[in-house]
Amino acid sequence: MLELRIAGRDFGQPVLGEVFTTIAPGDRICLLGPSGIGKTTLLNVIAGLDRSIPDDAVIGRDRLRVGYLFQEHRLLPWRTLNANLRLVGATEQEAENLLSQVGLSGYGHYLPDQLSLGMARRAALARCLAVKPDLLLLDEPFASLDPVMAGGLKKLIAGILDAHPEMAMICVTHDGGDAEILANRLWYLDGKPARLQWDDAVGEAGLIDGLLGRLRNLDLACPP
Ligand SMILES: Nc1ncnc2c1ncn2[C@@H]1O[C@H](COP(=O)(O)OP(=O)(O)OP(=O)(O)O)[C@@H](O)[C@H]1O
Repeated sequence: MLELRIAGRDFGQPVLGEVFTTIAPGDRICLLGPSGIGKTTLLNVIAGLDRSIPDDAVIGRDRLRVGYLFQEHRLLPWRTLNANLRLVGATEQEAENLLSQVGLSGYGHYLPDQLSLGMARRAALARCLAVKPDLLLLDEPFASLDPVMAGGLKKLIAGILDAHPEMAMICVTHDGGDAEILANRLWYLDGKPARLQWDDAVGEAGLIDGLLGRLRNLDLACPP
């Protein structure tokens, strides 16, 4: 579905090193790594937002629809939620259905700034889904949410993935425990410049514990 042949990315100093891997339909990847290592940079490259990276570094993207949930909601603040969704191609009915799917039934006429952080993030998720993505990119979707909100959003995303088995996902997180709920594959980005130190499948019970144990040993932000 997607082949990454990224030679690197620097911002005056090297940030990303070589990243060579593939992503298949149904891959659910949690991307972990220390703060500031280059996780968002990698997502931006994969999404095609980094124009300094040649197009042939991400082979297959031109055939894919990509939904990107940024750390900020990036909804147009002067448009209602319905209008934000219609802007990316949803019909009136689809916009209503999507809002209902993310628990925002009846909020279509609200402006983004009238929503709480958690609601705005769910509205942004609805906009991602409106493009019927083959690949969903989530950049720290649970950051700054209280545990109840974060748990609800995790359940919601897990349900969306279940309903779309062909959809691939890459979710940046600092919480290795998220992988237990959402992922079948773990990427661990580290080094200067940063490379994928691990690119492991998370298929069997027990393997995830082993990986999380290794992460804990590396003193990362993982649950105790
Ligand atoms: N547009 C830019 N200009 C200059 N430096 C940048 C730019 N974007 C990112 N960087 C630098 O690249 C490095 C990686 O940033 P990035 O946001 O990708 O890290 P991250 O792993 O996502 O961090 P966090 O976990 O804290 O969100 C950082 O040192 C950052 O300062």
